[in-house]
Amino acid sequence: MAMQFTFGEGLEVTGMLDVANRYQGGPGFIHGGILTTAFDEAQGMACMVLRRPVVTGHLQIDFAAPIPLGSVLELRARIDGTVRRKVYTSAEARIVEGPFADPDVVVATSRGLFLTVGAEHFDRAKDFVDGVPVSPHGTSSV
Ligand SMILES: CCCCC/C=C\C/C=C\C/C=C\C/C=C\CCCC(=O)SCCNC(=O)CCNC(=O)[C@H](O)C(C)(C)COP(=O)(O)OP(=O)(O)OC[C@H]1O[C@@H](n2cnc3c(N)ncnc32)[C@H](O)[C@@H]1OP(=O)(O)O
Repeated sequence: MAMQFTFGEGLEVTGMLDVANRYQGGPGFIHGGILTTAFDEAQGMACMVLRRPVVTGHLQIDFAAPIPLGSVLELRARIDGTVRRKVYTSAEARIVEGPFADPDVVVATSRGLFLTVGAEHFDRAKDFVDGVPVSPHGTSSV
C-alpha cells in the first residue's frame, strides 16, 4: 500500500497514508477495508523488528469516526508482546492533515495477531508472485 513508514524509538512504527479519492467507500469517506489494509500494513511493519516473516492471523478494527477523502492519516503501530510464534500488536489512527484534522482524536484503533512463519509459507505461491517488491517488507500494491 502507498504508505510512508518511519521507525521511531523503541518498538513503535509510524505510517502515513494520503486518503486518495480511489479509497472511497461511502460518499466522501474512506472505505473500511482500505483502512483495515493500512492497519495490516502498519502492524505488519512493526513486526519487522523480529527479523522474521509474519502473516496476519487475526485483525480487529474499531472505526470510531468517519475519515474524509483528502485527509492525511497517521497510524502508529507497535508490538505489545510475543508468545511462541504469536505476535500481539496494536495501532491507532489520527487525522493529521485536512479539514477534519485533530491530532488529539483517535479515529480508529486496531488489534492484530501475527504469526511468524518460515520461508516455506511463501514458497507454495512462488509461481503466482505478482510484480517486484517495492520494499523487503511486502508487496501490496493497493
Ligand atoms: C522467503 C520469502 C519471504 C518473504 C517475506 C516477505 C514479506 C513478509 C514479511 C513481513 C511482512 C511485513 C510487513 C508487510 C505488511 C503487512 C503484512 C500483511 C500481512 C498479510 O496480509 S498476510 C495475509 C493474510 N494472512 C494469511 O494469509 C494467513 C493465512 N493463515 C495461515 O497461513 C495460518 O492460519 C497461520 C500461519 C496464521 C497459522 O497457522 P499455523 O499452522 O502456522 O499455526 P497454528 O495453527 O499451529 O497456530 C499457532 C498458534 O497461533 C494461534 N493462532 C493461529 N491462528 C490464530 C487466529 N486466527 N486467532 C487466534 N489464534 C490463532 C494458535 O492457537 C496457536 O497458538 P498456541 O501457540 O498458543 O497453541
